[in-house]
Amino acid sequence: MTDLARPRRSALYMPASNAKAVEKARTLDADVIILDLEDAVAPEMKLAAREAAVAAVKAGGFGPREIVIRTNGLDTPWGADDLKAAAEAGPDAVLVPKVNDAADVHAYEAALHAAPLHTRLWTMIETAKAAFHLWEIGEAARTTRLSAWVMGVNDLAKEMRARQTPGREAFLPILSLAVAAARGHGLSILDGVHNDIEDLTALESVCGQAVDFGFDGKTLIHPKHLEICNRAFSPSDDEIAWSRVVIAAFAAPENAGKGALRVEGKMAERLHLVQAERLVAVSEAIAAKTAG
Ligand SMILES: CC(C)(COP(=O)(O)OP(=O)(O)OC[C@H]1O[C@@H](n2cnc3c(N)ncnc32)[C@H](O)[C@@H]1OP(=O)(O)O)[C@@H](O)C(=O)NCCC(=O)NCCSC(=O)C[C@H](O)C(=O)O
Ligand SMILES: [Mg+2]
Repeated sequence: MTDLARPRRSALYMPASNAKAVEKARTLDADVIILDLEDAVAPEMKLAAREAAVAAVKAGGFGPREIVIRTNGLDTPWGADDLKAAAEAGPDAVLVPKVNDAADVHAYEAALHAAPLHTRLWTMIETAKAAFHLWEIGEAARTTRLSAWVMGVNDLAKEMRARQTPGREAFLPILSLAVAAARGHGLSILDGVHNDIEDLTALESVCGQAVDFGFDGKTLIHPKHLEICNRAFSPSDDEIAWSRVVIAAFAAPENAGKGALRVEGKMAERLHLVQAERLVAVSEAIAAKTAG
């Protein structure tokens, strides 16, 4: 499975200091588990959370779920030691907060020098400055472990002094530009969290919006959000069926060498073939996960 076909429909945060939540995570239907050392952890719990995150990664037992440690920033009293500990633990990825520009990516890359090669660098996109450096932050992926972005809409709202309305109007430009910049550099990109634990109707709506925007998945703060989110980001039966029809049409001998076809009354070009192949690859990866 290529990294870009890997299902990352749901990424559940939890404070690494919450042993019960971390234990529960081993059985939850989340594609990604994010052990947080940053905003979900009070200053007096930072060291205990770091130790717990390292112990959890080393103990394993998360099955097919990707396991990610979110560290504190290098500009905090905990950041450097968090990154050192995370590098030694060797999770699937280390997620770093409040990256502003490419120089920040390179600083985090340097701090992860001792990490095993499989440990990727993921960065939060959640500062006003980052909004104006998206392309160069993405470009840093060419020479670093950077492979994914995670939107931090709470921090963006705080910095912009914007309201988090149901339609997320204040954030639409940055959400859209971040997806475009991520795709321009071959990065995965996950949407921000939905803060209202109980309003599942609103969750369904923002998940649909994120799918429309092209996000790979969404970060979450509560297990109650997993089912809706996984469903929203899974290709539907209709989409899978249509993709298979497009793939079959281009594979037919009579269509060899053709760039555009009429398929069931619609135009299909080779770019649609690429989309169809990716959608089928993702759906097969999800099916394999469900079966395993
Ligand atoms: C938000 C919470 C503090 C709510 O906690 P609580 O009210 O105690 O939850 P429940 O009683 O409903 O919990 C029911 C059971 O589910 C387990 N649980 C709850 N949340 C999680 C979780 N995130 N992962 C795993 N398991 C979880 C409870 O343990 C209960 O289990 P049981 O007793 O066996 O029934 C809490 O949900 C929470 O801490 N959520 C995560 C908060 C977090 O990590 N925040 C940081 C990331 S968000 C962010 O910073 C985004 C970004 O940076 C930005 O800027 O936007
Ligand atoms: Mg944040």
